[in-house]
Amino acid sequence: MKRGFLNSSKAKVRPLGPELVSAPILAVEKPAISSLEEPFQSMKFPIGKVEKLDLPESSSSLKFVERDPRSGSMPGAMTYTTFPFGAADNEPVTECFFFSGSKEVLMNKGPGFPKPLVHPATPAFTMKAVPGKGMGLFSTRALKMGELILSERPLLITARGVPTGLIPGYTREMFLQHSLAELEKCVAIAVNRMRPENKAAFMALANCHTEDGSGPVVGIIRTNGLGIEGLRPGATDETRRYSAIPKDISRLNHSCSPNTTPRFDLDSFGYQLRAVRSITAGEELTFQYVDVGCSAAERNEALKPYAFVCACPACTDAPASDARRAAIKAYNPSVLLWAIDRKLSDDSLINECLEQLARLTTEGLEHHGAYFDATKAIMEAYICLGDTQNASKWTAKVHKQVWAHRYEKEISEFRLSELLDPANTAAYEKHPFWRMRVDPNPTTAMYQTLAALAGPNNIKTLPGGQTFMMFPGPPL
Ligand SMILES: C[S@@+](CC[C@H](N)C(=O)[O-])C[C@H]1O[C@@H](n2cnc3c(N)ncnc32)[C@H](O)[C@@H]1O
Repeated sequence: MKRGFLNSSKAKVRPLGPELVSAPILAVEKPAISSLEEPFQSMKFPIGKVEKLDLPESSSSLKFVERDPRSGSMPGAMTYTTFPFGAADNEPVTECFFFSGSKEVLMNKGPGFPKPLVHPATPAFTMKAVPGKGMGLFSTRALKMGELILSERPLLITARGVPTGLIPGYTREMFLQHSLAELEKCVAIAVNRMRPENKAAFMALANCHTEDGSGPVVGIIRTNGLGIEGLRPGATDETRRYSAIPKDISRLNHSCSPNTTPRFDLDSFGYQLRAVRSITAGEELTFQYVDVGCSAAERNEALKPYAFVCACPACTDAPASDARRAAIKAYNPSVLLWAIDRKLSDDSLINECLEQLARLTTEGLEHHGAYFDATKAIMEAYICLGDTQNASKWTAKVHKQVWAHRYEKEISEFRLSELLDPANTAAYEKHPFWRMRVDPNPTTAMYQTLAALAGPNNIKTLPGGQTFMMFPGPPL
């Protein structure tokens, strides 16, 4: 037993029952099957419909053993567990079906984990039917960019596949069907472990896979699941990502110009849904099911598994929208290159980024990483120019984008909170880009900046993902 949570008062509220651990046989010998083109270990199901086949009775390779919930994962076995461990009856819980190792990620977080969910001060959404889309969520009041709409623990977090032994004579299609059936058996157990109200909410979710080989539970997962990473340290294959099924966020319909974005907050073990631009009262809330930075044709191809054709304005006026999205994709601001290239005007980068932001706003893509990049580049350009008034204004815009992937890292690494005050020159002087554009010797300034960023080992990965390796350069 690792940490204090099992000794806490919370842990004593409910008696700890046995927990199930499934032990699929992993070390099964693989007979050669010529029609199985992809390595079966990937357990990746095609994203579209799976042909429904009547399979001969096959013996399942799954073995179930009961284990004490206070124990960690059984090596090589998959674990059913309910999180938070020993939760009180009124605390939101998530049923988990994990590969080994994930339970330990949660056990090792220590006391105080998970933090309570933070909710908006007043309710911000309601659910109602949307013609042609089933149910959907709508705002009940005006919302500002970055505002929290709802927080929730997922009903379920599950592996997307279970290791299944190959069955001699099976074709690829039969094997897929068999794998889906094995997964259905496994996840149905997790669903049956849910509290009655959670199980009812889960089973009431949309399922666009009723006609194919997915079982009822797998169909719901494939319709509503959100990819979630970070619970399997070290895994690089398909098993690194689980599917999470939240109750309310699952009711959001797709838009190629979404006005919200969900983000999983590990500290509270919950999803937070935020507005990515201003939203008026009564507007439908939407998010992107697939990457919407590409063309309408590519988006609708990727959306096929969800069994609808998107009729949002970007899809109905595809040529103009496609051109803008291609321009957005093609532009990647480089503050460093602009800062040292004195042939460029002082405002060229800022103007380019303003154009990029205009394209993103026209397309309704404020949730996109490119929006964060362009906002941050303008903030950094003003820091390069030594203009704290404008830099602080743009820092505030970066600060609003709490949903952004790199938000926390950027805020802490470059101490952006201190830059909200234009008079805090001490903080500005510590920023690696401070006055780089107005320095009399920009090349030296750039090397100094890179050296500072590179640190003692001369290698540094910037928040944007670029890696710098310092070679001996001009004397510093
Ligand atoms: C995750 S559910 C969304 C909530 C769902 N509308 C409900 O009733 O619970 C996904 C399903 O909603 C429908 N849907 C989502 N976005 C849509 C859209 N933009 N147009 C039409 N149908 C949509 C499709 O049937 C899709 O398979």
